[in-house]
Order: sequence, then structure tokens, then C-alpha cells
Amino acid sequence: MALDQRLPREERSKVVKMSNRTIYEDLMDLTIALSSERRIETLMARVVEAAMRLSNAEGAAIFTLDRLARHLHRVSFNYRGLTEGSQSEARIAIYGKSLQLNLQEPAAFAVSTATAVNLADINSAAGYDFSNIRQMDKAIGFQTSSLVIAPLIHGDQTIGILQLVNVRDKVTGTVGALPDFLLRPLQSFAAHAAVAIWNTRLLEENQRLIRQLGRQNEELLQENSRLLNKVARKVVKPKGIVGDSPPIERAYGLIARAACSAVPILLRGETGTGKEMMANFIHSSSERSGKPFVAQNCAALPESLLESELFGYVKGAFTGAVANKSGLAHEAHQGTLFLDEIGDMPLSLQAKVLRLLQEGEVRRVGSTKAEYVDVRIVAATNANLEEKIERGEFRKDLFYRLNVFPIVVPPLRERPSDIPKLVNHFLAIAAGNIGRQAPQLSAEALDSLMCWSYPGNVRELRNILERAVLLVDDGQQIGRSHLPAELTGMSGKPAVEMSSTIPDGDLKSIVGQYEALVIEAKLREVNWNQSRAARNLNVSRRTIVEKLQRYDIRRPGSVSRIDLESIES
Ligand SMILES: Nc1ncnc2c1ncn2[C@@H]1O[C@H](COP(=O)(O)OP(=O)(O)OP(=O)(O)O)[C@@H](O)[C@H]1O
Repeated sequence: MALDQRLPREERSKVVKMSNRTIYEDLMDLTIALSSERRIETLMARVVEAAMRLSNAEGAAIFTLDRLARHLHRVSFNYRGLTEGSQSEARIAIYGKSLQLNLQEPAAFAVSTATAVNLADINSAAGYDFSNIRQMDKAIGFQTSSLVIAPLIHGDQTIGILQLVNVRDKVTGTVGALPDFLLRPLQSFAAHAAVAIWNTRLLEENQRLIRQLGRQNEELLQENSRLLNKVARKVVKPKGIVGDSPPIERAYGLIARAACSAVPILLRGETGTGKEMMANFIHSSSERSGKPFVAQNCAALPESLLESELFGYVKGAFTGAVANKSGLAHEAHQGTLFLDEIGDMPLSLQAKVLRLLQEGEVRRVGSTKAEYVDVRIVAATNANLEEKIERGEFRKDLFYRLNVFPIVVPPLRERPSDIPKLVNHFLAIAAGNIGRQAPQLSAEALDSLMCWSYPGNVRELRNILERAVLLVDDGQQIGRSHLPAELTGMSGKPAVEMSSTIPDGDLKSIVGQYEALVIEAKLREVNWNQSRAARNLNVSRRTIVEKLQRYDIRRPGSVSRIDLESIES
């Protein structure tokens, strides 16, 4: 670091009697003090104060370079005890308009050249542009005459400047340049201050990053546990829902996906498949689980009653409306409104349901005022809505709005592997209701139950078992005789039937009968999709096709190979 050679050194008439030993001792004390300072603002204020003491200046300031090294920003200053002032002009551009280094600006010069500037009087110094200094002076009512700038250098990098103004001779009191014997100590002090500023900045940045990381970590942990809760909530099947066959697991999977959003859900499936149970499952898996789940069967009430039940009414709307009454849509606010048998909703009401779906709007019967609720709609139907649209019985717009996320609840005949579990479940409930132990089921009875096509699905199975529990004596096994006749004198039964006694014949034919039974059961489970059945049984599709032909296994309702042969001949 060298003195600005463009300027003549001022010869001092009187040698200041100042002991170098004392200056260095002061510097050492200061350096130790700086190394223990942890807050950047306090550290800089101490540097400014110490620099003023060392040089007997009227003011001192620190400017640091921004990250792009395009500007110096005043970060600390003390001008005759004034430590706050207008910050608007406290910025110095390092580059001029043509993007050339602004070497006329003394601070920019000191930074760009890593050279100290020591001017006895800026009013008579040539080659510099002092407009920044004058502007800053104006903002705080000061007048700079002498100016000393020491660059703050850390390693090979200039990080800012230490600026001193109006350095006064300690003896004469005159303002002038900094005497030579003080310049080196000041530069040494600036170097220590630069290291301290650099380290403290790093420390602060470090601590800020640690705090930021801590906060982000905390947020992530919270988000993680929220998601885990959500997932945990989603995958837990509510008690009472039985079944883990692939088709029903697929439906659970869709429910898990849809539950966390507020999209309307349309549950489709035959009667008795468990659509209402699934609607409950959706609600309890969603974020609305703490709020009401309100269900209404749209086929159960005549049009006018259904309207007032769903949307409420105002006093005097009809005979008997003696007071205002809110509807189920109001009751379900923030929760779920389950509209069962939506296909039977009268056309005139469908428009109101559409408005509820689209805008959350509810209009009570007899009122022109719109109210707004926040409900999630889950609808269910076993009707063919597409056909109803064709016949003009169901609004297309309502269908599209409802059908955003359709979930098909599979019929029981497509998931026979759920039957034994459902049987145990319903036997336990039915026997429990009459204070008995659940009865055992004979192999033939289970066989019959496994082979039935269940047009009434799970509800039908439940009814069959409730009846059987009433028919069987306490301690007796449920046999075929306790089941409805149509089950035991089955039509549409499989090619072979599992029996408790091993059928007659050689080993090959007996194994063949069992093989046919297994293949048929697996095909029913995957809705007669041969590729899927092959995958599940870990055999090729060719093998399945070949065995279907060999055992004459056919999908109910389709024409058998033998039938085809007889037609052809
Ligand atoms: N997976 C299941 N586990 C246990 N019970 C079930 C299951 N699925 C259905 N049920 C029972 O079967 C009966 C019919 O179910 P639910 O009323 O939910 O069917 P649904 O499809 O809504 O019928 P509908 O179309 O006639 O309204 C109920 O008693 C229900 O508890």
C-alpha cells in the first residue's frame, strides 16, 4: 500500500512528539478488542472511533463494497459525534457512466488501486472529483477540508475503505493531511480492521444461514409430518371396511388420491357394493374429517321435500313452514355432502345442485337470497348416467362437473377373494347382535357362497348370513341347507366345484378339477381379463387360454366352445 504519489507531502514545521511505542500499543489493544467483537455494527463503530482517536480527525466513516463491487456503501460513520444522517447519498459508484473506473472519485480511486489517499485540503487538490463528498457533507451539515482514505484490504481483495476527514494537528489544531508517521499505523490498523470486518461478516452470514437452515428444516419437518399424517390417514382403512382383493385395493388407492383434494367424487357401482361406505371413507380420509358428513338419498324423497331437505326453506315458503330452516347443505358446511342415488335427482333440482357444486351457492325454498357454503360433494349412483343424459333425464353439465373423479366400486363377483373375509365379518356381527358366538361354516356352504354371482353384492351377502345365523342352532355349523335355495341349486356355477371330499378319479383329473376352479376364481377377480389373470398366476396368457379351452371355462353370459361347436354343426 503506498501513498498517493500525485500529491506533495506536507512538511510539518513541528515534529509531533508522539511516541511510536504508544501508538503500537494502542493498535495492539485495539486489534485484540476487534477480534473479540461479534456484532458487525458494533465492530465498525469501534473501528471508526479508534481511527478518529488515532488520527485526531473530526470524522471517520467506513464504506464497504457490494457483492458485485460496483458501489461503495457507507455502513458506519461518526462526524463530530453525529452517527446518523441521510443515507440517500451515502453510496459511491466505482464505475463511471461509460463503465470506466471512476478514478476521479477519491474513494473509488483508493478501492480500484488499493492505494491510500491523503489530501491536506480538498478545496485546493487537483485531479479529483469531490462531488460525492460535498453531497454527503450537505446532507449532514458538515464541511470536509482534509481527506484521508485507507483501503480496507483482506488478502488480495479490497473490501471497502476507511475514510477520515479534517485531521487536526494535535498541537496546533490546524486541519491538514495525516502526518507520515501516522500513516503507516493507520494502514496497519485498516488491515486489521479489514480482517475483523471480513470475519465478523462471515460469522454473521454463517449464523444467518444457520438460522435460515434451522427455519427451513423446521418447516420441512412440519411439512413432512403433515404429509406423513395425511398419508397415514389416507391408507388406514376405517374399521368395518373389509376386503383386500386387487379390484377393491385399486378403489382404495383412488380414494387415497382424491381424498386430500376437494374435487367432487362420483362413486359408481352396482347396488350394495359399498358406495356409501366408500363415501364415508373419503370423508374420514380427507382434511374435512373433523367436520360433518351429511348423507341424503336422492331417490328417497319426493321432489319438493328433497329440495327443502337439501337447501332449507324460509318461513312462509309453504304451508307448515312456520320458521326458517336450514338445509343439509348448510349442515354439511366445511364437511362432506353425500348425495346417494344422484341419478334419481329430479331435473329441476339438478340445476340447484350444479350451483352448489360450482359456487357453493344455496338458495332456500321461498327465498331469493343466495347463501354460500363450503361443502365437498360426493355423489353415488348405480344408474347409467350416460343413458339418462341421452333420455334427457340428467343434465350433461352436472354430469361433467360430478364426473371429475369417478371411482368404480367393483361388484362382489369380481372380487371373490374378499368373500371369506366378509363372511367372517358378517357372521361375527350377526351372531353378536343376538348374543351368540359366530357359528362355523361348512366347506360346502362356503363353496356355495364363493360361487354365487351376488346381484345384490355385499348387502346381499350380509343378508344371506344374517338369515343363516338365525336359522342355525347355537353351536351348529352353517351348511348348505341354511343358505337360500337359489344359491345351492346354482345356475352359472363354475366348471367344477370345490368339495369337502376329494372327487373320484385319477390324480391328473382331480388336480385338473382344482386347477379349473383356481383359474376361474382368479379370472372372476380380474373381471375376466386373461392377461391380468395370467400375470397374477405367473403363467403365460397362452397357458390360460389353453386351460380355458381344456376345462371349458367361460365367462357367465358368453357362449361356450361346445355350444359354438353345436351351432356350427
Ligand atoms: N367392504 C365392505 N366391508 C364391510 N361391509 C361392507 C362393505 N361393502 C359394503 N358393506 C356393507 O354392505 C351394505 C351395503 O353397502 P352400501 O350401502 O355402502 O352400498 P351402496 O353401494 O351404497 O348401495 P346402494 O347402491 O344400494 O345405495 C352395508 O351394510 C355395508 O355396511
